[in-house]
Formats: sequence, structure tokens, C-alpha cells
Amino acid sequence: MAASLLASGKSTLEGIPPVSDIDSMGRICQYLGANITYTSDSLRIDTMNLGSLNVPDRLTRSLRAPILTLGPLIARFGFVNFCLPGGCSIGTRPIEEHLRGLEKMGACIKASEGSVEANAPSGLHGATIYMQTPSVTGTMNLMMAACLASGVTYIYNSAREPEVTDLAHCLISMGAILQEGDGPDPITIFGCDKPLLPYRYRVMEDRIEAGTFLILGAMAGNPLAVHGCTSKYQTALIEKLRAIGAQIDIKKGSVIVRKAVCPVAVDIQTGPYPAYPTDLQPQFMALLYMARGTSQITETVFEDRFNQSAGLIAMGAAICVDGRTL
Ligand SMILES: CC(=O)N[C@H]1[C@@H](OP(=O)(O)OP(=O)(O)OC[C@H]2O[C@@H](n3ccc(=O)[nH]c3=O)[C@H](O)[C@@H]2O)O[C@H](CO)[C@@H](O)[C@@H]1O
Ligand SMILES: C=C(OP(=O)(O)O)C(=O)O
Repeated sequence: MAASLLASGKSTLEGIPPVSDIDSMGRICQYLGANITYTSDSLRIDTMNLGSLNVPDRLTRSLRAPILTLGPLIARFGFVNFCLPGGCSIGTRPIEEHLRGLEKMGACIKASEGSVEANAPSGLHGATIYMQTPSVTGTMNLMMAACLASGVTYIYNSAREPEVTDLAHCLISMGAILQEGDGPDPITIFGCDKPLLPYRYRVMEDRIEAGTFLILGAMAGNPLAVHGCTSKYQTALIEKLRAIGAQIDIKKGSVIVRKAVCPVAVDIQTGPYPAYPTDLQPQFMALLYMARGTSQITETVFEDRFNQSAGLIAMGAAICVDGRTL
């Protein structure tokens, strides 16, 4: 949705679920001047008449994704004033990787408590950016901004989540010239000297929702077939589900999971993709509650992501938290 702001005209995003985060992002696009139309599972965003470049607190506070309007707006219009986003309270959630990268591309950033103003009246230029932390939305913001910058941008130590690759494919469909990084190679974006085009794009599956169903299948009931689940995105989870005793069959376009009859304890450690995803850590904790023996969870991504343990303790789980390990 944020990428549609890079071009003028009607973009169509297919495969969109009716969830409130989509409505919230839609309200932000409308506030900026876009026209939004929903039809069954697709969303049309017409950005022909964007007007406002201020995103107010009442629209950003309920979710994290509005941070992604920062890169497109500064790149296309040379200005944005932005109230910091909310999102799940799982840690401090800094955004200095986003801001530092945009500054390297020539933006002048004024950050005050609760808002960020960015100026680039003469446009952005390409830069070589080394991310200290491979931030997912940080990488996405910098990729989108770099598409409209003059010259070439290299992003080293970027996030490699499948959603980053999916955004890259969407940007390429808009006319961006972009090479995905591999291993130590950076993401390389060749800034366009002509405007990007609106897209028609089908977004990838919700990897976290698919993973949540796989965990559910390992916990209860009959064999569960999760359709539209791409197994290669779930490699770290599937390895842990097998270790706990669940049976997993990988088919083309679906994954079948059979309950772990006598689940055994396993350890997990979250990390940036392809490591075990932090967004599937709370669900796995519920599964480990059923396992025989003591399991250990180490959360390396967010410093405050064990909130759900209080609920499990209230239900009788023996849980001991020691910093980022539980
Ligand atoms: C809307 C969205 O897509 N949210 C996802 C995104 O969040 P989000 O993009 O906010 O998460 P990041 O990838 O930025 O954060 C990962 C780690 O990097 C650190 N960091 C981040 C930015 C920065 O400037 N400096 C810094 O130190 C964070 O504190 C954290 O420890 O990726 C997370 C990690 O997969 C997921 O849990 C969120 O569901
Ligand atoms: C994905 C997230 O959740 P929310 O829907 O709260 O933004 C997040 O906080 O990164």
C-alpha cells in the first residue's frame, strides 16, 4: 500500500484480507489524498491527487505499518511530517536505521518527541548504506526511497524477510531497477530518472498466519492441511515442529501437519529471517506448554516479547523468565 505512493495513478493490490490494519493504512492513504476502493479481495489505490504530506498521530498510533509511508513521501515530494507509529508493544522499536539511511541519501531530518520531519527539496541521491541492524521496515523504506533517488543505492546487511523480496518484486513491476542481494551482497537499487508506474500486484501469503496454523495443527485434533502455505518460508518452524514430534508433509502449495501425540521439549531462538521468526514465538510458547520436559526460548529480536507468559502462568504453566531467555 505504501509503495503505491511512489507513483501517480491507480494501483491495484490483490490478495488483501479484510483486516483492520488494512483499513487503518487505507485511512492514511485517504488522508494523504488517495482514493481507495475495495472489491472482494483487492484494493485499488488512486494516488493521482495526493495533497497532504502530514500524517497525524490519530492515524499512526494504532499500528506499525504507517512508518512505511516515510520513504515514498520524502522521495516523491521532498517533504513529510510524520507522527511516530504505534504497533505491538514488544520493545522500544527505534527507527534510527530508517532515518540514518534517508540522511545518507540527502534528507534533512528533524526528530522531536512523537514526530519526524524530513526535507529533501532537491530530491534524494543514491548512497551506500550499511545497516547495523537488519530492520525489516527500515530496509523497505530505504528500498522505496532509493527507487526515486538519483544514482545507485547499495543497502548492506539489509533484512532478507520474504516480505522484503515481495516488495522488491512489486517495485520492479512499477519499473524500478533493483537487484536483490544475496549473502554478503547488498540490495542494489538503480534510481529511476523517469516516474514509476502504478502497479497491479498480488501480495504474498501471510507467512505468520500460515505458521500460526501449522503450530495449531501440531497441538490439536485431526491432520490439518494449510493451503497457500509456502514451505520454504517456514523452514525454521517446520524443523522445530518435527523436533517436538509433529508430522509434517510438504505438498505443492500446501503443508499438512499431524499432531505431536507425545510432544517433547525443544529449544528455540528467534532471529532475523531465515532464523526462527519472533512473530511465531508466542504461538510456539503455547505449544511448548504441552511438551514433556523443560524447553528454553531465547528472544533475540525484541527485548519485551514475553508478555504472553503471564497468561500461561495464570493457567498453570511453570515459566521462569531470565532477561531474554525463558
Ligand atoms: C509492520 C511490520 O512489518 N512489522 C514487522 C517488522 O517490524 P519492524 O520493521 O518494526 O522491526 P525491525 O525489523 O525494524 O526490528 C528488528 C530489530 O531491529 C532493531 N532496530 C530496528 C530499527 C532501527 O532503526 N534500529 C534497531 O535497532 C529493533 O529494536 C529490533 O530489535 O519486523 C519485525 C521483525 O521481523 C516483526 O516482528 C514485525 O511484525
Ligand atoms: C505487525 C505489527 O503489529 P501491528 O498490527 O500492531 O502494527 C507490528 O507491531 O510490527
